[in-house]
Amino acid sequence: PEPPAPSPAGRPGLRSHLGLPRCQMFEPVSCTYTYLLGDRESREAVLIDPVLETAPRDAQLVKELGLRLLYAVNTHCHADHVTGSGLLRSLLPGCQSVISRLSGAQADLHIEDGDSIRFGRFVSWVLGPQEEGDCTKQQGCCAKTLYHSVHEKIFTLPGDCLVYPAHDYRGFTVSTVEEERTLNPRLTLSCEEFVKLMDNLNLPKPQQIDFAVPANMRCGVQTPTS
Ligand SMILES: N[C@@H](CCC(=O)N[C@@H](CCS)C(=O)NCC(=O)O)C(=O)O
Ligand SMILES: [Fe+2]
Repeated sequence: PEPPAPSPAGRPGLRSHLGLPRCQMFEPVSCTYTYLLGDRESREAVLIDPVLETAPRDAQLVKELGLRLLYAVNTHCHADHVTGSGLLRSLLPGCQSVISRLSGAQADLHIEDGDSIRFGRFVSWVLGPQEEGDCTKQQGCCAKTLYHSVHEKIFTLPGDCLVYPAHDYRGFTVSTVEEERTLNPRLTLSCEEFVKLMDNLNLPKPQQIDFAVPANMRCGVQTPTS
């Protein structure tokens, strides 16, 4: 039988996306965006970068849309918020936590460069030579690797491919590969200039880093099975 149609009540943004249920959600303290992607036919879904405080909201949305969450994926071992992936495993049985093996963090599933995550008819995830996703110097990310990874993996995608941020502190919600390739003030630099700039950002320490990183090494709130 056909699974129940998602309830559109109060969610006009989702009603227009029933072909592929997808949703960009926001956590205002860390300015983190969490993304829900789902397959309308199989009802299988993935959640990218859930935050602990908003995990109950995300779980509720998954249920309302009649989706089955297969994976709660962390793009990296975040320093600025505690992940919601551990809590989501409890709230939505069958959901597995996922992170890059190179992060060293615990998870149900570790992924590496070239691995795919499948949900319904869709396949997602591109990883660089090291951990990619949303990554900064504050977590030991190598700027040179980041530069080459973005140029060789992201910038070889079609120009009109949409690019969604992991964070945005100025209110932007989406751009395109072409826009980033031609207008991003850092990514239009040479590799040498980019590395120099990133090595001299001197960002203040993220407020949650001292408890967020140790917690995120364990999926946020609980120890997963593997
Ligand atoms: N005030 C926030 C700052 C968190 C922070 O450092 N964010 C990074 C990205 C984290 S994945 C960032 O802002 N990078 C900016 C850049 O120019 O690269 C806090 O205390 O959490
Ligand atoms: Fe972050």
